[in-house]
Amino acid sequence: MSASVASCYLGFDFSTQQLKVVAVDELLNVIHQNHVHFDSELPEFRTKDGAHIHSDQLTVTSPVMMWVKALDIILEKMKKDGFDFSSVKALSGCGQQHGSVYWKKGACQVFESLDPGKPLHEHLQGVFTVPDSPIWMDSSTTDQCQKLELAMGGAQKLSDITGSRAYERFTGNQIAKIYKTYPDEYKKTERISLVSSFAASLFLGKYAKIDYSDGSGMNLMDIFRKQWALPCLGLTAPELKDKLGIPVPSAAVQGPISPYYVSRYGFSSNCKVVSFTGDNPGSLAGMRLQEGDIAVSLGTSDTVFLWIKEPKPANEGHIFCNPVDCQAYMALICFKNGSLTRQRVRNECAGGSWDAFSEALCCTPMGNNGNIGIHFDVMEITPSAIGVYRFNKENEKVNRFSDETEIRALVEGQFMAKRLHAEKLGYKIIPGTRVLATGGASSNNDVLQVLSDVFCAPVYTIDTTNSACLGCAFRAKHGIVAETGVSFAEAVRHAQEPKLVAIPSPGAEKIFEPLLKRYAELEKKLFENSVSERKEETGAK
Ligand SMILES: Nc1ncnc2c1ncn2[C@@H]1O[C@H](COP(=O)(O)OP(=O)(O)O)[C@@H](O)[C@H]1O
Ligand SMILES: O=C(CO)[C@@H](O)[C@H](O)COP(=O)(O)O
Repeated sequence: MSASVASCYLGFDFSTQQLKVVAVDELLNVIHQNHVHFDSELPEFRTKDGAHIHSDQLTVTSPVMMWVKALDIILEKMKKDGFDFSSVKALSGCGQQHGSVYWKKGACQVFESLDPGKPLHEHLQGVFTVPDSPIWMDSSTTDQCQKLELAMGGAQKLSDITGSRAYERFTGNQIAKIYKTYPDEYKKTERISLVSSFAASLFLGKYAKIDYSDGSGMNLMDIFRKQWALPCLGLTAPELKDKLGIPVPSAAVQGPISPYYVSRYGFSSNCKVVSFTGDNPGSLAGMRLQEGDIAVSLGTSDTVFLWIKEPKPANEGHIFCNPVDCQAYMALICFKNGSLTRQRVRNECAGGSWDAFSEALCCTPMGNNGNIGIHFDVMEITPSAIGVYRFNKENEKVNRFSDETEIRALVEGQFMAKRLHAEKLGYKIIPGTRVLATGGASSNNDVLQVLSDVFCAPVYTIDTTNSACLGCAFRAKHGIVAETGVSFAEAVRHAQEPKLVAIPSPGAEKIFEPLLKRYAELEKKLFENSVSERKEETGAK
């Protein structure tokens, strides 16, 4: 239920497994939360964890109508809970990054005649040229990536402009594949949105513009000039500039809410829609990340991100425009084998119970007696390798561990990878370092204790695991004053400070220093083997 307030702000998150919403009052206290879980509440779309994995095991999509229907459902749930839509001054939101939505020519006109008596999904049948949107879990565009890097003069050259070398899930490479596979549908497309700008469009009743921060995850934008990199557009697909629209600041007000929501739900016609952004940029805002902090998000994907002032794009990781400060940037590393791998091991080794999973972490020693696990159930992003590998303290490969050892090996391995790759990006853990944890698995304090031990640093969380939603509610509040020069930090100064939840156990540093070195060597070998196996498969030299 929600308390009645004079004014409030909404933040939505169209993430991989669910749609979530948070409302905050003027003092940034959370007054309402809700969610729609795709697999269980929209079973007609037959998704598993919010997505469809295709038979090639590389193509991964989500039905775009599932997201539209989820919006109908969440707003109905809020109405049922007595949420007062008339008090919403502004709303914003975010979406899983990199996913793309393809609108048919004329789709925009449908928005002009929405009947408030009908749910949105009834109006939007048939307005998408590609009903199954490629999402971030897709890794089927290696060809497109290789072509883009080659034509741009190499991976580093592409990274110097767009902030990242070519990545399979990045939207430009996905668009290039859509153009090649479905040329007719591409031709019939008048607008291509990211999941974030698609969601904003639903509220605006017109095409929303892509914001700088989420636009950085496309391999198409010059992150320094904050405009499309025309050579990249040209190499991707024809007439792309028109289909993408102009990118805008993440704090920009994109317009008032569509009259449809005013009539159907009682929103004020003055309610502003602030640019939607990516879910990781949304989390950066929600945790009010400061320079020197490191954020670890444990959602469907695991990500690590940092606030940076002087970006140095490299061959690993990504540089995105910062969502709350146009002068700054954020660095991000993404790991595909996050919560879904933890869930798989929980089901196999802990009878499907998080409590039993936690129990295993508590009854095994830090450092796991030298046993190390590397769990890449699906082709990992960082590094690009696949398979499950177990090593004893002599670095010998073993086939299996006991259930408890397996659980600790998984969690320690995942966190050692995060520390290792963050340090490769130049991050240093120094006295005063705060690790800010968020995402579904950050509700598990035993998991966070391992995080603290591996990083040898204190771990903090905020009250909600939905930092992306919260951050977007904060961004909504900031958005309406941003043009007058008010900084994000100033606009959210009343927000609660993160709370300390774990400190490193005595002796953690001594145990993890040598283990981290071993993990780095083992992972490097796996990566090298994976590269040579792929070369053999493709017959490349
Ligand atoms: N107690 C727990 N311990 C560990 N992981 C958990 C726990 N509760 C939920 N999770 C994980 O959280 C994940 C969902 O996280 P969330 O951040 O909501 O994902 P997304 O935003 O990508 O949809 C689930 O897949 C689940 O594995
Ligand atoms: O690909 C990335 C970031 O580059 C992912 O982090 C997606 O943005 C999905 O986010 P979650 O649903 O796992 O939060």
